[in-house]
Amino acid sequence: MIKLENIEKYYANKGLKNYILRHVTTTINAGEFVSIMGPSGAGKSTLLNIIGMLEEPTYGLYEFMGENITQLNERKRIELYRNHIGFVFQAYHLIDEMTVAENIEAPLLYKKVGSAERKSRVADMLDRFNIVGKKDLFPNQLSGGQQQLVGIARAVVAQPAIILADEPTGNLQSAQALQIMELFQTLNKTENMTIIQVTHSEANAAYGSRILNLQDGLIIK
Ligand SMILES: Nc1ncnc2c1ncn2[C@@H]1O[C@H](COP(=O)(O)OP(=O)(O)OP(=O)(O)O)[C@@H](O)[C@H]1O
Repeated sequence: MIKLENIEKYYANKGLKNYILRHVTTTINAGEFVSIMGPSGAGKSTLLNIIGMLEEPTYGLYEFMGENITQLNERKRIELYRNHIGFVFQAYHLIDEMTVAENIEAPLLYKKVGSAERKSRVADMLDRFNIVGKKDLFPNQLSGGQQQLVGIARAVVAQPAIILADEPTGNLQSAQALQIMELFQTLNKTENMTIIQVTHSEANAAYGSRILNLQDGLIIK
């Protein structure tokens, strides 16, 4: 599903190249649940953002579902992103002015899903994530764990092939973190959803099937 070959990322600073990622080569198959780990500044978020098409590598080949991403134009990349990728952020990134139901519905509007189908899918998500009672509340009326459930519901509602999560439990208490990890595991096991998460937590990584260890921009294991 994902093929990275010799991915490099650097920022030029006063004529010097400041490397963030070096020679990153790996393949991630459909149905895997991969955790990217490593010290702060190792390049984990940068790698996840490249996989999620939010950033471009400086060099290297990136193939996503058979498409050569590095050669696609912006419009095609956005289309691929909308159709296949669900992103979950540490700080939730919900839209404050929208209710829980409206936040979850938003990706379906971008995908031009019809009104009846939207309502039914949003109702299904609310039900599945046990947040029916919260549907008319705004994000600031929810706990962090509840906001992240909404964040995940929003990522999942468009039925993506892959979920990318950057420290999804970084702002949560351990009981809430456990709930989120169990949810990821269920999505992975029962719906064969591919998941890639960045985490500092060994306990979170244990929910996955493989660990990619990054150090100074290199995969070390
Ligand atoms: N726009 C930029 N310009 C210059 N350097 C950058 C830029 N964006 C990121 N970096 C640098 O890239 C390095 C890797 O950042 P990244 O966020 O990928 O690390 P990380 O492993 O996710 O770290 P953390 O665990 O602390 O979130 C950092 O040293 C950061 O300062």
